Amino acid sequence: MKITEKEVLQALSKVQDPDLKKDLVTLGMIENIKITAEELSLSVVLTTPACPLKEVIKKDCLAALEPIANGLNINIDMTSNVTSVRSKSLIMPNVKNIIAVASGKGGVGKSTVTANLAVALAKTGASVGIIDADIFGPSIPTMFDCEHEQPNMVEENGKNMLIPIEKYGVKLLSIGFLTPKDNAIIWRGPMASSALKQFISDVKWGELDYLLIDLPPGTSDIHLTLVQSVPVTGAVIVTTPQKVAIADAQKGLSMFRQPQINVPLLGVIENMAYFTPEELPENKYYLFGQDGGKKMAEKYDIPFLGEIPLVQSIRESGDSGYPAVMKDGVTEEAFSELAQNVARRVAIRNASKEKTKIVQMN
Ligand SMILES: Nc1ncnc2c1ncn2[C@@H]1O[C@H](COP(=O)(O)OP(=O)(O)OP(=O)(O)O)[C@@H](O)[C@H]1O
Repeated sequence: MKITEKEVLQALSKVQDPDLKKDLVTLGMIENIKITAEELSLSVVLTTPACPLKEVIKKDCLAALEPIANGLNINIDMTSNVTSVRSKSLIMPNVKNIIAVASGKGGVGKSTVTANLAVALAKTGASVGIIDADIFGPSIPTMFDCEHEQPNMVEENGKNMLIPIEKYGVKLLSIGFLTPKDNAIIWRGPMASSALKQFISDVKWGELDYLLIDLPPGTSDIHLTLVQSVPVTGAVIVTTPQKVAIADAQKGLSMFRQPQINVPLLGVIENMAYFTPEELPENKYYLFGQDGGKKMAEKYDIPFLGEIPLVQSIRESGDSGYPAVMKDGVTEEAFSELAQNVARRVAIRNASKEKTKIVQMN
């Protein structure tokens, strides 16, 4: 006897998304059910193309459908539609998730992590952008080998709009594009804040699943401008395991937790977790101490998103403008896993359905 769509949905209502802890039917993840004489086909729409549980969910669906399929071929198409809980807004209306990348101390590798995380997410098929708001050292143009480029402008509804530079599948705007090369500008708070506001409101970002904001180290006006200008989906904190870096990272973390700011913390990333020579990846040397970031995440009860080793080629790739994640090897694996964890945390955060908010300050 031919099976019905209702029976298919009934069977799939027993399959849970392990992260979101609800069944796929309740989550609205099942689409395009087609039943022919030979085949049962359907799509599972995941919350991110970077979903680390893709294979597990597919296997669970097959196991649930096989007993009712009456020998039909089962064809499951795993697709994705990145979730968002932004309210409809005139500011960056098609940007689904805004992720602040912050650190306490300078030089811990926040920009390196931002660049590689963005490329890793783009490699999964997500649409990704970066705003480099690090006024003290805007290094994104160097890391993407576009120091000499200038964003174009178009007029739209009588307003000049910037077009981001696109490199390695990532849309970019940097405060570095606004400063004359080899000519240091001392950014004053209000100047930097107004540049960031321009990047938020006067740019044709188009559709983006994830927009990463590379913030200056520490806490500053820029952080306040960001949370007051756009609803931030969540923040990630980059730190090295070293005691002094952790102490500063905790201050950064506390800022996002302040009741009047209240930006959800997606998690902690431990960069330079250990040194490893690329030819001997099993040798690990804990130059800056061990597990500092992991312990901090435990202490503050926030997710630990992953550790990135200190590898010579990460530094070289940053300097040559070709992010390390684009080459196979230990660093590619580490950054890809990190991207999956960040995307997963965004999906879990969005499933809580609490809307992102612009922060109002008195
Ligand atoms: N995992 C790593 N392995 C090797 N080198 C790294 C790693 N992470 C960062 N670096 C190098 O460390 C230096 C500082 O990194 P980066 O500029 O990303 O830090 P930052 O925290 O963004 O600094 P800033 O304080 O200027 O914002 C760079 O030369 C970079 O190439």
